[in-house]
Amino acid sequence: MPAEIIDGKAFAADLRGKVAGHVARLKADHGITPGLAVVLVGEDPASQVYVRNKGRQTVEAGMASFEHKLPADVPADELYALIERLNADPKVHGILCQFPVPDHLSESEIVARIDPAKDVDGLHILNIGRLASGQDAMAPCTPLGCLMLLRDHLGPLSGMNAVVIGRSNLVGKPMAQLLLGDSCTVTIAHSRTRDIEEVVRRADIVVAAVGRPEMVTGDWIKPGATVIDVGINRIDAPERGAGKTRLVGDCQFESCAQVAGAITPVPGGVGPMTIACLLANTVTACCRAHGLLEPEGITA
Ligand SMILES: Nc1nc(=O)c2c([nH]1)NC[C@@H]1CN(c3ccc(C(=O)N[C@@H](CCC(=O)O)C(=O)O)cc3)C=[N+]21
Repeated sequence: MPAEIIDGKAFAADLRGKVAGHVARLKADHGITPGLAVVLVGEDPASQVYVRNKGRQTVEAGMASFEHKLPADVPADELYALIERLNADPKVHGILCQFPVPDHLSESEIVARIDPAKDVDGLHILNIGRLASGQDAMAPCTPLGCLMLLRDHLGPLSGMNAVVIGRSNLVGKPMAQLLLGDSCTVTIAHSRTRDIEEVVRRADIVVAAVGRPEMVTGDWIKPGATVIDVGINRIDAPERGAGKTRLVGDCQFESCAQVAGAITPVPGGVGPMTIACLLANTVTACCRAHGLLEPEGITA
């Protein structure tokens, strides 16, 4: 039996609709418009596309979008001064600095300067610590999106064996914390894990976030397992014509879908959830900033 396809694109559209509903209520009842500031340093074409999509979806949800584009050689001090201004700006409830940044800048130094209350990426040390200790945190958008898809598909996750492949600060580690928070038995596998196929074969839930195209094949998957593919890898596709490329995940879709109970596609799986969760986190940050009750159904 081939796997059910988990439609992240549709789920994300639904989530954005809920976010828009909360935004409309914040405006009508309190005269507040949630605002998201996105900072882009340099002109990486992929980043430009993401930032444009974020801006468009922010506006479509009824929120204010503030885009700040800085030249690739901007001095660190100028970037930090901008972050200071955004931290102090009451119209800005969420701040995101698009990564990667040019080599002369440090991602951890940048994140450290963002007000943790406005850190909608959930990357500030304070939010990482809150997440790890089970307190109200801003959870990073991609793992949060994966958790929502898993809960929607499986119901309560308590007691399930979850294997996260990849140990990045952006996805692997916070994903493991969120799954632990839902009472899964969590294993983090990575490039040094021995017998990784055997480890993954024990999983009821597989989250692949390594950034290696089609690394996970169907023979790694326990029959009926739920597979969440976080990878977005652009590879050459000569079969589509000279110089053409296509997107693939960290899982080999065809073979995994033969064995899994359910699987997310790439594109159209986790990617759209990331942006929808960014909007959701911005509404959450806005409610917290104004001492309002946090909206139900859009947070972890
Ligand atoms: N500070 C920071 N926070 C981020 O969250 C962040 C970042 N930097 N840098 C880059 C990565 C990447 N990222 C994606 C968001 C949406 C899709 C997405 O919507 N993808 C679609 C379309 C993919 C396509 O066609 O290119 C899909 O998978 O269906 C992908 C990737 C957020 N990132």
